[in-house]
Amino acid sequence: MSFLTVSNVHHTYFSTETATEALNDINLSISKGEFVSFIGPSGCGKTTLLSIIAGLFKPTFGSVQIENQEVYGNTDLSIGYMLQQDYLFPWKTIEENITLGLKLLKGGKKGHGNVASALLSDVGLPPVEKKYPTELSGGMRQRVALARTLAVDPKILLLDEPFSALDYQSKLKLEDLVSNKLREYGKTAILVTHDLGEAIAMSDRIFLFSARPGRLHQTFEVPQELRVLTPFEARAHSSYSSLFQTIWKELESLE
Ligand SMILES: Nc1ncnc2c1ncn2[C@@H]1O[C@H](COP(=O)(O)OP(=O)(O)OP(=O)(O)O)[C@@H](O)[C@H]1O
Repeated sequence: MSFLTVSNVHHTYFSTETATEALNDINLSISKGEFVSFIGPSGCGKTTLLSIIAGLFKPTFGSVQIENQEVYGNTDLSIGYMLQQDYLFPWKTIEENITLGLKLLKGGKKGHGNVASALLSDVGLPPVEKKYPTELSGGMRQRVALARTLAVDPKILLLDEPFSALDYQSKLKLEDLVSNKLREYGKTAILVTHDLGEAIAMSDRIFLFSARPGRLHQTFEVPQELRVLTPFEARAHSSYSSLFQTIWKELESLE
């Protein structure tokens, strides 16, 4: 059964002088617990589609539903978003940053501090809850951003290039952590990335979009033998290189 359904989505950005058609008739569905990636040439509308799925704005035409509920204008759906930048509030402690969403949702009850400590250890961080974001490295801050996202128990996680600003080693570690946590929590996730290797290593399925206006060009299933591995292990598997070559050829033909 479909958990998330994107139906006939078109989107055009209008300004006083121009109309930019970003998306053309996108139809796709994602099952509960699935991890999928959106890839495609630069400017093909990946972030636009992710923003529409997040309910940040209404598409020019079409709809997005999660568990049969329209996403746009729905305040009951909790959707987690992780971006390239962590957007932690620099004037708040790590604990306050992690529990902010929780307080907004559930009120200022006591005990949120315990949630923050548990989540910090869950994402592999030492007890840094009383520190401020500027005292942490980029990799640690992205772990805090993950903890903050998981704290509100979102129905779906939308990941817009969350590893692209990190050094290579931190990126590989974070990929493993995010993949592991999302499996453990049984979360559905969509990753937008320019890194084809990352998409293959982390996903169950990959949606390849054509150049602007983005259309769904092809969908690739990641073979089961890769899905049972961590992203780091998957990169060393022979099926990884053959899928990489197949998708790369398609991607090149679209540029
Ligand atoms: N607010 C906006 N107003 C006008 N045009 C926009 C706006 N946001 C995006 N666009 C245009 O819509 C198209 C799709 O943009 P989008 O950022 O969704 O693509 P993308 O695939 O995520 O790009 P990239 O891979 O470079 O990050 C691009 O041509 C972009 O310039």
